[in-house]
Amino acid sequence: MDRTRVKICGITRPEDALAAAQAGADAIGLVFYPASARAVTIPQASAICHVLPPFVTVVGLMVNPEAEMVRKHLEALPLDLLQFHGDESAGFCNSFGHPWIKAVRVRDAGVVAQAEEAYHGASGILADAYDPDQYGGTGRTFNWGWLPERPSRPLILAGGLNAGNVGDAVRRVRPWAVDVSGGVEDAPGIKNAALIQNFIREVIQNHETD
Ligand SMILES: O=C(O)c1ccccc1NCC(=O)[C@H](O)[C@H](O)COP(=O)(O)O
Repeated sequence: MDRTRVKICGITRPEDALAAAQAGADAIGLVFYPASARAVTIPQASAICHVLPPFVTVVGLMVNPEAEMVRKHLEALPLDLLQFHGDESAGFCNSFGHPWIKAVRVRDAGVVAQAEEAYHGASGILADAYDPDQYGGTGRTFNWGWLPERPSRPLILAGGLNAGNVGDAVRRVRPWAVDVSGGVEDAPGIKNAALIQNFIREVIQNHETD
């Protein structure tokens, strides 16, 4: 059966990873961007991965990293997927021989289509809100009308989603997956299990009523 996948991003604590898995999340995101309030170290990430049950995808998120940093994290951690959330080139993203997705900040109608062209090796394109001062985790939505009606590869919708608007997002955009961080938190990096459950319930209900 077709369904909308869910990624809970910015996990910083093992108990939140477990809560996400128990609520039915398909993926968790670990932020390896030191400037983020949700950044985790390799030992913290390792502790999170250790408690995670099987069949939950672990996504390692980086922003304009040095190649050495990417290699170090791939060696140390069981990362299923890399998420490049900065201004990385396609050549750089492809150079690790590891599956990856590319995040883009959507400021007009052409951005996702251009990224689909430019980032050929990407497993998917994550569409996030544009903010000139922040690469992600803005807590803000953007104009979903700027997204292509028929994306050429899996589209992951992010940016300001929460239990109150994700149902609408699923019905209108019909993305491959939705990604949330601030909308399921009590404070940056501190997830709330009830909010995660509400979010995932809304995704399921709204997909099923299609
Ligand atoms: O979450 C962060 O702090 C962050 C910082 C820099 C780059 C990306 C970051 N998060 C990326 C994500 O995948 C978030 O889930 C996505 O930006 C949506 O965040 P939110 O609007 O808070 O749901």
